[in-house]
Amino acid sequence: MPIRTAVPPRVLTVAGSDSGGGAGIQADLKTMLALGVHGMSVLTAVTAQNSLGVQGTWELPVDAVRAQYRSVVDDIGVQAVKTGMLASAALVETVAELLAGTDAPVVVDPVGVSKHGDALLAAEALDSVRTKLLPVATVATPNLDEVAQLTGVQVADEDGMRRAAEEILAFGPRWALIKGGHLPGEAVDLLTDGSAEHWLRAPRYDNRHTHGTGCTLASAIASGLALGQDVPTAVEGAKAYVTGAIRAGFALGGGIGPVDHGWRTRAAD
Ligand SMILES: Nc1ncnc2c1ncn2[C@@H]1O[C@H](COP(=O)(O)OP(=O)(O)O)[C@@H](O)[C@H]1O
Ligand SMILES: Cc1ncc(COP(=O)(O)OP(=O)(O)O)c(N)n1
Repeated sequence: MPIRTAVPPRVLTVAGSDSGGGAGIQADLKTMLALGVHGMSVLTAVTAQNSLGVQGTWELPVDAVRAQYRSVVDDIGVQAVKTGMLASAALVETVAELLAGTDAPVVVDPVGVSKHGDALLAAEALDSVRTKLLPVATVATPNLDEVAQLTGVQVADEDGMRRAAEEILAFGPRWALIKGGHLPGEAVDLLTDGSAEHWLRAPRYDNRHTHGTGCTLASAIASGLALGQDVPTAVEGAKAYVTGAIRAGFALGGGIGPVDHGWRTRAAD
């Protein structure tokens, strides 16, 4: 076999570790592998986490985050970046400052709280997310709880998602993807840049094992962007990928199991 010379696009996740492997850095890197890009990581925090919740959180020092970022970007280079759990105002501001200097598209998942209700971002960091991080985002991907935290808008229907998108766009990202995963009925998301509106619809799978949906979707969008897709195309591909992963999510431990990042390569049962 000849030695390979072409290299895959490189995608960087700046996020926290989920020891259970369903969300965070672990979900991001699995998604990137599944979608054909080279995944790299800047770790912001370590969580002791499993299917039952988060048992502990430890933030990394800002210097450690800065050093990881410089190591990756200055030598290897990135075609897209995704951010996830940033834990504190100091980390949010450090990451925003680093990303202000990149030409690569940036997908910001403004992670606030885990599915079990564990805080993954300090309350006093919300303002830094609004004023420092969202302005450097190409795409921001809040779920409805994050919309409420960031804007005060309580979304109950598709009109509410429109209002939420306007409020999120006012903070400065080029695109807002409002995830309607927490509403009943079809799994509907709204992508908009303030002029074009793209509604993404998928069947809702009545599967309890949905740990990691948001991380997976945001990483899949970043992977599509790194592969050269435009934002609507990358989001459409990411929605198809996360929908399949949710459908195939499996039981692990005694609580909420992970989505299946390998669903496209695993033989059907
Ligand atoms: N049960 C489900 N079936 C199908 N799609 C879902 C389901 N739950 C969430 N989704 C989709 O998963 C993606 C992530 O959304 P969501 O779960 O709201 O994010 P988060 O993990 O940040 O809370 C969205 O595209 C949403 O529509
Ligand atoms: C370390 C870490 N980062 C992010 C999350 C939240 O992930 P998400 O994809 O939103 O999944 P759920 O927590 O909602 O299942 C996390 N739990 N841990």
